[in-house]
Amino acid sequence: MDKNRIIPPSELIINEDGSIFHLHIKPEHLADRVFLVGDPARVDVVASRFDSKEVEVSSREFHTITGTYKGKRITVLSHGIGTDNIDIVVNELDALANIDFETRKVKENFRQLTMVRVGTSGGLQDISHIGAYVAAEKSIGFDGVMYFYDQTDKIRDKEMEEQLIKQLDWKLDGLKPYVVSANESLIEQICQDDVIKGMTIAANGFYGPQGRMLRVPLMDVDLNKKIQAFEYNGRQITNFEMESSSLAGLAALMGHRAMTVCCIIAGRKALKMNTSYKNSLEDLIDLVLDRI
Ligand SMILES: O=P(O)(O)O[C@H]1O[C@H](CO)[C@@H](O)[C@H]1O
Ligand SMILES: O=c1cc[nH]c(=O)[nH]1
Repeated sequence: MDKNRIIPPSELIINEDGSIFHLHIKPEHLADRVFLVGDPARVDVVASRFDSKEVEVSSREFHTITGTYKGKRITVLSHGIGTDNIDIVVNELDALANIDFETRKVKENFRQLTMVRVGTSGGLQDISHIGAYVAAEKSIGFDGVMYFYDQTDKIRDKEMEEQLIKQLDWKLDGLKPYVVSANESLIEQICQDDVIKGMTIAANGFYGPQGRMLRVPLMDVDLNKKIQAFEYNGRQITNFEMESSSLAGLAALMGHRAMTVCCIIAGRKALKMNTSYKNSLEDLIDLVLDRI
């Protein structure tokens, strides 16, 4: 990337008040530690643990609060649902940290962010039962975001991708799963015996793409069975959610540390659902706040 390139206003979009286009926050509002959640209301739950708050901004599904927790400066923000939103959030966070908004050039010194997404998820195995906490050590992207970026070869696990195509007897046209990893040191920092290190599918939808059938029949009705039977290096696919792949992938390309950890609320094997997951999720929030 040419460090002297002046990024045009149609690409690096700065609002009149000096904030970034979608998130509506300014460079000085961003902490090095970023706590990501899907639901805008969850931002208040996380920030209710803060000792102090310095800024709060709401724009569309992106709700941001920066404050301190036990002396650590943390930005908590909601990304909404889906890997396409993650493309917006991670690019805008990186721009806030690493592009000079005056000159529109990439800054000389790289600033690394640590991003942990805390979400909800559907479990696919007995081990990833309702109430379990599962980190996406590996993310299998059923989305297409990473294909638009160069040099993904460096961060993808091509061997596992081949195994997925083979073992899942992949039948879907125009979509090929990709595999990326969360930041290794961050996984070690956040996961103790209370968090399973899993292999997570980031699906590009909640219903059909996660094998849920309401009224419209599915293209491959056996896909979830094959996903549950998949094995790679003695490990199984643990859970479904909807953002971890592009979060891990984009962060890795940019040099940031990122990972996703989820509380299992749907038991896809036991055919059960927990809609009262508030306490379980709040315990996970506390665990991550202490370890981030
Ligand atoms: O609870 P959150 O963080 O939103 O995470 C999960 O829940 C949403 C779907 O209900 C998707 O965003 C999925 O990834
Ligand atoms: O089954 C589930 C539950 C939460 N989030 C998902 O993406 N899937």
